[in-house]
Amino acid sequence: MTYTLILVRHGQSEWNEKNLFTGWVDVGLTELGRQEAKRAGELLKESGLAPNILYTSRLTRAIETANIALGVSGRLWIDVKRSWRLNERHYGALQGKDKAATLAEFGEEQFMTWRRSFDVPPPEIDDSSEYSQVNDERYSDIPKSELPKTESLKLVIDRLLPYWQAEIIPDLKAGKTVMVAAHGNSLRALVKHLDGISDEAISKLNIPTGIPLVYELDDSFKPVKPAYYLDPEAAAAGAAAVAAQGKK
Ligand SMILES: O=C(O)[C@@H](CO)OP(=O)(O)O
Repeated sequence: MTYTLILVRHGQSEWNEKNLFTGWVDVGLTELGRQEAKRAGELLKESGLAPNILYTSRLTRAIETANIALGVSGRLWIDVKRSWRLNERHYGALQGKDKAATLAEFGEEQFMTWRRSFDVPPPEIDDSSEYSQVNDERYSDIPKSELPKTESLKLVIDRLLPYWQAEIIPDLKAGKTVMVAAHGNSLRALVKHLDGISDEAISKLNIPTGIPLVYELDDSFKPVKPAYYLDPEAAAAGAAAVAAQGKK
């Protein structure tokens, strides 16, 4: 018995386009982002993959991407579960900051440590920041002391894996084809776990926007073969563009 899991990073967001650190700030999709989501839906339809349940973060860009893609593939009706545990990595005090300006101010080593190191979180965001989520109603179920104010990839894994095990695996076990619409870094966290990628090697992995990544998993929920993008060429170009962010 194999289980099918489809991961999709949201299409280009308004802040991807502006080259700003985003994290938990709830920005919408650009027109290009909506087109990417539509293309994701077409790819799903062409592949014959038929998700039975959708998981999303609580961020609009992931929700909108999934809705567009499922609409195009004729499966907007499937059940949905949302969780903050699938949210983007909280980018702390960097949220709202320009990536190129941050690179220029702090230098390449610090910039890449904040973006891609495994366990070094950026400085915490202040509660008074306009980009803080401390008063955001959608997170009122998270105890105030546990609401992230910054996160490393390691901390994302710590909050995501319990959800993977308690919610997503049971749906896979029940034979459902699961689609997860989430974010660059929350998906890097899940891919690291699934593919057993080392803390060092994960720094080089980037997830492109809007291209479904398909896993076939065995009984221990590990891949039976390498995961594949439904459009591998576009995925390679998209991942390279993410890696180069801030440097243009
Ligand atoms: O800003 C962010 O939240 C993320 C994803 O867009 O950026 P990065 O790829 O730099 O981790």
